[in-house]
Amino acid sequence: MKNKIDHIGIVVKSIDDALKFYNGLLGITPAGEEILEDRGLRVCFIEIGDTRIELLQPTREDSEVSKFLEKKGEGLHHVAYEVENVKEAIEKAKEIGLKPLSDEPKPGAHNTSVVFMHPKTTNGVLTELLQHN
Ligand SMILES: CC[C@H](C(=O)O)C(=O)SCCNC(=O)CCNC(=O)[C@H](O)C(C)(C)COP(=O)(O)OP(=O)(O)OC[C@H]1O[C@@H](n2cnc3c(N)ncnc32)[C@H](O)[C@@H]1OP(=O)(O)O
Ligand SMILES: [Co+2]
Repeated sequence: MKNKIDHIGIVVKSIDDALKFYNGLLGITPAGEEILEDRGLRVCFIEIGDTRIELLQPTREDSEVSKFLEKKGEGLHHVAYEVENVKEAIEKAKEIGLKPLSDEPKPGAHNTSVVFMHPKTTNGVLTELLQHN
């Protein structure tokens, strides 16, 4: 398994507003945006050195981050680790008592296959494992 943080997910109300900090102050040009219709998300990646910040903005009320935004407000949402084989990682996770949120990987942003691990089984941190396709 690779040992690299691929990205850190941060939930924001507005990507445009958040870019005032990342672009306006830090001078970082966003690496690209994507709409994930199934998940109800607008996603923007900010490349910083060898890793990335993933800004997540809901596009509808029942998006995957709406409950989080309502309960906790904007902030750190998940940490994503790159793995070589996400299917193998799901099986290994089950073996060691973690709780993948799906039995099969699902499409992520920028041509990836991903699985999330329930935060209650990963030390309170929502954890994404991803494979670049
Ligand atoms: C893949 C596309 C893109 C990419 O990188 O390519 C993304 O990253 S999309 C990111 C958004 N998508 C997801 O987060 C999908 C996976 N998440 C889920 O399925 C849910 O959000 C889940 C299961 C983590 C929580 O959903 P649930 O409906 O159960 O919400 P609750 O509010 O009832 O939470 C239960 C319990 O978990 C705690 N919690 C929830 N979210 C987080 C979090 N982000 N970090 C840490 N802990 C979290 C919440 O506080 C509750 O704890 P409790 O003690 O019971 O209050
Ligand atoms: Co992510």
